Amino acid sequence: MVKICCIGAGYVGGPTMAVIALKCPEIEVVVVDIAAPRINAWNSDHLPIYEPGLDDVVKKCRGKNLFFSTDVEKHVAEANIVFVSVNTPTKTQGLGAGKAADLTYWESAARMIADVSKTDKIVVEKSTVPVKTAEAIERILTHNRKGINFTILSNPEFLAEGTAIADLFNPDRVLIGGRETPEGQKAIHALRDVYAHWVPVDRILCTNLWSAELSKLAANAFLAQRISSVNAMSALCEATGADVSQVSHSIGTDSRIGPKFLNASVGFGGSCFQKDILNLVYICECNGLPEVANYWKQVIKVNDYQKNRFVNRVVSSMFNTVSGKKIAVLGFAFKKDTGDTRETPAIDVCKGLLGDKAKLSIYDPQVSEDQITRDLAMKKFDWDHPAHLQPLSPTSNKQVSVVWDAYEAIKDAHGICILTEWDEFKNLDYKKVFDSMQKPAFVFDGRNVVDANKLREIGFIVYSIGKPLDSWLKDMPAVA
Ligand SMILES: NC(=O)c1ccc[n+]([C@@H]2O[C@H](COP(=O)([O-])OP(=O)(O)OC[C@H]3O[C@@H](n4cnc5c(N)ncnc54)[C@H](O)[C@@H]3O)[C@@H](O)[C@H]2O)c1
Ligand SMILES: O=c1ccn([C@@H]2O[C@H](COP(=O)(O)OP(=O)(O)O[C@H]3O[C@H](CO)[C@@H](O)[C@H](O)[C@H]3O)[C@@H](O)[C@H]2O)c(=O)[nH]1
Repeated sequence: MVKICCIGAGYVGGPTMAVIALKCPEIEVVVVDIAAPRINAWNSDHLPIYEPGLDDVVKKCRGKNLFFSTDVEKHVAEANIVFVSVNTPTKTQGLGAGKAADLTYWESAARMIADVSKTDKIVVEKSTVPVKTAEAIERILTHNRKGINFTILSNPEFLAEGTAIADLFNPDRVLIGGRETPEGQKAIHALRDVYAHWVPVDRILCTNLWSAELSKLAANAFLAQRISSVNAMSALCEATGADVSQVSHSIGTDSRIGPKFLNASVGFGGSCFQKDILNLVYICECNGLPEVANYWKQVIKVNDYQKNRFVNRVVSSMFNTVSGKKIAVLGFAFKKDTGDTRETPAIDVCKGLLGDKAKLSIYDPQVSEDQITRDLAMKKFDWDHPAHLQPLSPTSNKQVSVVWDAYEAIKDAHGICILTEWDEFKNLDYKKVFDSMQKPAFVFDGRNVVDANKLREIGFIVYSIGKPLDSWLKDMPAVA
C-alpha cells in the first residue's frame, strides 16, 4: 500500500491531501503538523480553515484513509511519498529581508526527514519555493543519508482559496518537475499515477525541477500583474470618465487576453502574490538582473498605490478628514469565501483610515475579532512601502470595534467601505442602511459589488473603483 505523509496541515496541505485521499481510496494519507491546535481542529467538527466543500470531503475520508496527527516523525518514517507543504513566508530579518523566502520551516522539515527515514522516499516540494531550492534540499537529504535514496520532485500547488476544492477536483494542470535521471523519471511516474486517479493525463505536465519551481512564481507574477494592470487603468478611468468594467470587458473579449482576472479592486491580497513576487524580485537581483527585478517590483508598487489611492479617496471625499467619524468596514478577508486575512488590503486601508483618526466598525462573516485585532497591531515590514502604512498606536486600537452584523457596523456611520466582495453585501437593504446613517452618507465600493446608480437614487454618494465619478467626488482635491 502506498503511504503518503504531508508535512504542514495548512491551507494547502489540508485540502490537497483530503482530495488525494478521496480520489485514491487505496492510498493512506496522513497530514502532520507541529501545531497541535491545528491538528485538533482538523480532527474536530470545526475545521481550522473555511473553504466551501471541504467539510464534505474530510468527513468522507477521515478515519478511513485520511488522518491528521502531530506524530510527525512516525508518519514521515512510514511514508513512501512525503509532501512538504510548510509555510515559506517572506524573510523579515537578515540577508534578503523583505524579499527573500524564509526557508527555515522547509529546512527543518528536510533535516527531520533525513533524520527519521529508514526507507527510500520521494520527497515532494508542495510549498512555493525559490527556483533551485530542490538542489539545497537534496544536499540536506543526501548529506545526512544512511544508504537511503531520496528523490526530490517539485509539485507546486495552484489552488486559489475560496475555490480550493473545485480547483483540486478539476485543475487546469498538475505540474511535476523532477531530475532527468532514471530515478527522477521513476519518481515523476509514481506521483503522476497518484494524480491520474482523477486528473486527465494530458493535464499532468512533467518538466525539469527548475522549470516547475520557476513556473509557480511566474504564474503568480503574471496573475498579479493582470490585477495591477487593470488597477492602473482604473485610476486613468476615474480621471477620464471611462468605466473600468467596460474596458475590462472590451479587452477581455480578445482571445489573446481572455476575460478572467480583470476585476479592478482596492488591491490584491492573500498570502501568495506579494510574497512570491518579492521572492522573484530577489532571485532576479541575485542573478544580476536589476531591470527584470524592477519590472516585477512595479506590480507590488501599483498594488500599494491602489490601496493608498482608495484611502485618499475616502478621506478627501469626506471633507478632507475622517477624524472622529464612524466608518463601517464591510469585509476584512482578502477575498470572499475564505476567512484568511493574510496580506488582505483591508489591513492597509484600515491603518490608513486610523492614521486619519477614523473610528472603524468592522464586519466580516468569517473573520474573528481576535484575528482583526492581531492584524491591525502587526507591524508591516517596510522595504519601500508608501508612508500611509502607519504603525498603530494604542489609542487607535480603541478606535476599532468588530461586530457580527453588517447593519450593526453601519448604524450611525458616516461612510461604508466595502473591502471584500462577500455576496451578502450586494443584497443588503440599502434603503434601511441609508436611513440608519449620518448624512451625507457615503459608500466606497472597493470591489465594485453594489449597483451604484440604485444607491445614488436612494441618496448615497458612491465611489466605485474605476467608474465615472459622482459630481460630488469630481470637485474634490486630486488624489494619488
Ligand atoms: N494558501 C494558498 O492558497 C497557497 C496556494 C498554493 C501554494 N501555497 C504555498 O504552499 C505553502 C503552504 O501554504 P499554506 O497557506 O498552506 O501555509 P499555512 O501557514 O496555512 O500552513 C503551513 C503549516 O506548516 C506547519 N509547519 C511549519 N513547519 C513545520 C514543520 N517543520 N513540521 C510540521 N509542520 C510544520 C505550520 O504549523 C502550518 O500549520 C506555502 O509555500 C505557500 O506559498 C499556498
Ligand atoms: O480580477 C481579480 C482577481 C483577483 N483579485 C484579488 O487578488 C487576490 C488573490 O486572489 P486569488 O488569486 O483568487 O486567490 P489566492 O488564493 O491568493 O490564489 C492565488 O495564489 C495562490 C497561492 O500561490 C495560487 O495557488 C493561485 O493560483 C492564485 O490564484 C484577492 O485579493 C482577490 O480579491 C482582484 O483584485 N481582481
